[in-house]
Amino acid sequence: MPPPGLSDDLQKFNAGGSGDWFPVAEIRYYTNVFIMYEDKILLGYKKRGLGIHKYNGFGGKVEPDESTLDAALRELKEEAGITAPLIHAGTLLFVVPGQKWAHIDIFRADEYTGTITESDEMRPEWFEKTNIPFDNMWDSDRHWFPLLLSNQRFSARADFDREGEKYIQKKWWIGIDSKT
Ligand SMILES: Nc1nc2c([nH]c(=O)n2[C@H]2C[C@H](O)[C@@H](COP(=O)(O)OP(=O)(O)OP(=O)(O)O)O2)c(=O)[nH]1
Repeated sequence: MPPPGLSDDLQKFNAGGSGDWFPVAEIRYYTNVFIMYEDKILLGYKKRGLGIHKYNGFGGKVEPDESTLDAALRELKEEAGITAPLIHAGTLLFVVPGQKWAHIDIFRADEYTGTITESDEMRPEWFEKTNIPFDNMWDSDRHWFPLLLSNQRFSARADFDREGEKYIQKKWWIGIDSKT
């Protein structure tokens, strides 16, 4: 059975960790965008804020009165200087006790327009799809990336404990969206 927060009709892909799922909290919406080109994927090295010094897709908070897609396009432009025909790839519930749940809509694109440009927040860098820097990314990403790379829509939940500035993964569950 998928954990609270995910729909019931997911086909389990993988899961792990231990203990109970953290309690339900209010939800805040975020976006995350991955650009692929031939055998490469564009990641950003985060220079400030949540996830500093990790590689991630480009994204951030969805502002009030903005659609998730518009937010994803805005953040891609602000953080990497480009635009792209985005496809919804999956969702990730990022749960930390005592904080709002982050519902992250993840998008992908296989092409882009514009000139990739470093911003105050992100330093863009291409990686071979076979050499993704998982040791320097959010811990749960390695578990759903195979689905992102193989174009299978997914829903995931990852619970983290926070110790100071460190986030320690406690438990995760990843499912393939059977409606796609
Ligand atoms: N890949 C991945 N991304 C995550 C995880 N957790 C998490 O918050 N993110 C993403 C969602 C957002 O894209 C980003 C956090 O957004 P942010 O704090 O940079 O938001 P923002 O750009 O609006 O920030 P700001 O302008 O207010 O400083 O990190 C995770 O476990 N894996």
